[in-house]
Amino acid sequence: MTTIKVALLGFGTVGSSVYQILQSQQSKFERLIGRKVEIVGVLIQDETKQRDIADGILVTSSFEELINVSDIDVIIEAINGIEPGAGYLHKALEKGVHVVTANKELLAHEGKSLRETADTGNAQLKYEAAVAGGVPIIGTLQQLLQVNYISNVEAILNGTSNYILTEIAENKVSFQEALLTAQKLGYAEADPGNDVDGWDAFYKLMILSDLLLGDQPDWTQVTRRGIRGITLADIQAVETAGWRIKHIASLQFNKGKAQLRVEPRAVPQGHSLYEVAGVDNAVAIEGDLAGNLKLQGPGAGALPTASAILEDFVQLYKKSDNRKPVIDTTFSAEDSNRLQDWLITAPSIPQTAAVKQYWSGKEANSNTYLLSATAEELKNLLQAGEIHNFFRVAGARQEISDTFPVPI
Ligand SMILES: NC(=O)C1=CN([C@@H]2O[C@H](COP(=O)(O)OP(=O)(O)OC[C@H]3O[C@@H](n4cnc5c(N)ncnc54)[C@H](OP(=O)(O)O)[C@@H]3O)[C@@H](O)[C@H]2O)C=CC1
Ligand SMILES: N[C@@H](CC=O)C(=O)O
Repeated sequence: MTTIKVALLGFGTVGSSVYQILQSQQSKFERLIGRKVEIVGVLIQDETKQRDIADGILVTSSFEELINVSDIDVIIEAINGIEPGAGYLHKALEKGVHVVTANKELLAHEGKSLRETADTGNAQLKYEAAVAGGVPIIGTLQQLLQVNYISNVEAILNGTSNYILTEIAENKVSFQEALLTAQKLGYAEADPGNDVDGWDAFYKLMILSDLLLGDQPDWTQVTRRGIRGITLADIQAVETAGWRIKHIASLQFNKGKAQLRVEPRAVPQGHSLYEVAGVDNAVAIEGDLAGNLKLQGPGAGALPTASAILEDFVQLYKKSDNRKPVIDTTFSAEDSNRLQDWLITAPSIPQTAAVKQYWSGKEANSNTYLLSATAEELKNLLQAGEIHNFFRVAGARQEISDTFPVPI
């Protein structure tokens, strides 16, 4: 069995997370790909920094040294800015080395020419992590929505901005404080001006434009506003009127022409982006056949970004369309004697149940109770006519934590 040799460009928030997952879950990748995966080298800038990298892996600040180290099959790129990354990726693709990148600034500027180099070198260029972090929007558009004509995209594409707006609104922290926390959490760009001035969302929108329209508009014709200058007073005033401020990137058609914008917008209650909070990103798309779809999830941070990168990596070597399980699972039957949380509707408090909360109903006969009980007890109460109905409370994750399987 031949080994897939991987080189990492960058060992910061994203690169180090990819490294840790690849190193610690080797059997998972072997199972998915059918081949061993080995990290052979890591490119960094500052050779004096202490890093937790295994002996035997080349750590260098010289790309030439890295690319000549051995027959590298894949480069995973997670460094900042356009250069020197663009030059490195062209060289790799020319040599037939596949590239997985998270670098949206580089892709927005160089995506077209990198794709051409990839074609020449018969290599693949993948970039799921470059748009919306852990949200698989690129793969969805490339693979699952080809027949649909996508006429509208409205999206929250910068996790840092959404996090800052949420923190100001919910916890009344200052803009600077919220930005500092976003930086500590690994959400922000090396230059956070890219986040708060709208550039990061702009680059991501240009990548989507390339993908959906095969081209980008003249950048000077695209409205770009960031969130800098938005105050708690602004947010509260808008919320009092029943709206929220969200930083939105959009691609919409107006009289047959595509119009792209990146700006803070007032979003009404009920809008698909109204509830998107914290570091989450969301992409709402309108397909002529599928209708309105929305993908939402963490848009920045080490693990979600590494997730997108590694899903791309596995796609490079996917042999079949069958999803292979990455965990050994056993199935359990319903335990009807286990205490769980339920919402019940009933005329009065059932004698046997421990009630946690109560809402009086509009009809005298129908109150709602949140209680802890077993499924068996509730079935008996229903049969005895003491309650109208019962509903397990959704999303109680702790119910499965004790049996949650560990990855193989
Ligand atoms: N953080 C996130 O949530 C996400 C980030 N991204 C993108 O991923 C990329 C990396 O982000 P992140 O990990 O947060 O950034 P960090 O600043 O944490 O890490 C950057 C890494 O790149 C290395 N590096 C920078 N410049 C060079 C250079 N000229 N030559 C060699 N190595 C270099 C740095 O080296 P050294 O360690 O020596 O300083 C560092 O290891 C960026 O393009 C970013 O936009 C994409 C999605 C999400
Ligand atoms: N700085 C970016 C990181 C992910 O792309 C963001 O906050 O969204």
